[in-house]
Amino acid sequence: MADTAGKPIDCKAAVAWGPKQPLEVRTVTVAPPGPGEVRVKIAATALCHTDAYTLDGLDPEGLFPCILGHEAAGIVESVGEGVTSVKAGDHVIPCYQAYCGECKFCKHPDSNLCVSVRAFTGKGVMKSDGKSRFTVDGKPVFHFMGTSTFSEYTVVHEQSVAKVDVNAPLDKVCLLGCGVSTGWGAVYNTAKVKPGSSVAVFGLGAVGLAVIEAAARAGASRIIAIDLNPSKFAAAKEFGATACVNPKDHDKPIQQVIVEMTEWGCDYTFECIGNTSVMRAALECAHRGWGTSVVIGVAAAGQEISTRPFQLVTGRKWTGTAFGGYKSRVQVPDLVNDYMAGKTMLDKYITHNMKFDQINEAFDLLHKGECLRCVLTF
Ligand SMILES: NC(=O)C1=CN([C@@H]2O[C@H](COP(=O)(O)OP(=O)(O)OC[C@H]3O[C@@H](n4cnc5c(N)ncnc54)[C@H](O)[C@@H]3O)[C@@H](O)[C@H]2O)C=CC1
Ligand SMILES: N[C@@H](CCC(=O)N[C@@H](CSC=O)C(=O)NCC(=O)O)C(=O)O
Repeated sequence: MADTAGKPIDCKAAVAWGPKQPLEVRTVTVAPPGPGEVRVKIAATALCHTDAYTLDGLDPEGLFPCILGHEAAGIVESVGEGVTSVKAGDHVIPCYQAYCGECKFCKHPDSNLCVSVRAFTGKGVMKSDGKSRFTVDGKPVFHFMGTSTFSEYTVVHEQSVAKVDVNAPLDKVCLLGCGVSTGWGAVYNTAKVKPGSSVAVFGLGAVGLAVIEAAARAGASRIIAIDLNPSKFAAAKEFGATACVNPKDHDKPIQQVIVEMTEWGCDYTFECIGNTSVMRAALECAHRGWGTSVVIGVAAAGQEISTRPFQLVTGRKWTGTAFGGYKSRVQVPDLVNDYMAGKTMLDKYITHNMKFDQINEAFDLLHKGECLRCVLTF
């Protein structure tokens, strides 16, 4: 039992005071975990585009002031009343996609959309009392996605924390909390890519590259990587792309380019950007008759997708994925074990390692497109 158990902890955190404002690294007070909650000492946290999207004020659930961050790994400092699945000292990955094992969605074999705490994580508070565990100068600061990993300590629901191998390097497996897992799961769980099939991947950030890695591992015979930034193509080929296309090099819609390259389109297409026009393009270059298009990208609040109904009438399927369809607390440990067994390329997604105090510089790198994943340590 940590000697801090049951007591508030003053620690370093990056506070998002408002949309488009730089994060302020400062002292935050983290209250002890309540019933059904776990306080985690964060060892490493990475930045995902979704953090940037929320900081830009594009997330309808983005509440300020808050502590962002949802891709991390750490060690349990203490647990609240009734917690049985983890204990102090356990190595864990916070999971923004919770898993209770009891709700209708957890019990359904084809869904990971647990609802046990979702109504509360969307409001930046904890389920047991509807309050935040973070305060700055006595004033509450909202949680984010039920994880808030841009802090030396955070408090999460028990449903939102996966226990992982104590020997796993936390500054590497932190990536499994979001983007890379999502790309892999979109291929394996959502699309169920078959050997010999054709795939198109729009957007070559960490998520898109993870789709490519998984599609190659699933035996896809053609993997077309699409991005506006040609500097992304070398990595795409390293991860398994068989062709790279820059829409800027063509004077026709990108979906027409892909259909002409593949005769009728690709068996599977993936949008890994968050751009509703690209989502349409990805659907419309899915193969006539049977193509499946998977939306992974997160679009800004209020944005909608559209296409001609004829695209669906002629057999294309349009779907999406949250966290790659992984049932988090059950399957994240397996992803860690796969990494430990050398089965995945996780290290290659880490392009920068920086100190936590450099978090605003890390966001600049993400915005410049010079970074796949930047891992921050304290
Ligand atoms: N559904 C889910 O569970 C998850 C969704 N996401 C979302 O996935 C998306 C990708 O995340 P990251 O890889 O971290 O983003 P990123 O910003 O690192 O990568 C996006 C890539 O798309 C490219 N791009 C931008 N506009 C384009 C266009 N019009 N055509 C072609 N390429 C274009 C950029 O050059 C960049 O390489 C984001 O929207 C993020 O919020 C991320 C994690 C989980
Ligand atoms: N709060 C946003 C939701 C944006 C979104 O789609 N989030 C993804 C994860 S993105 C991680 O980097 C997701 O899995 N959503 C499922 C969920 O339950 O939020 C909005 O309201 O649009």
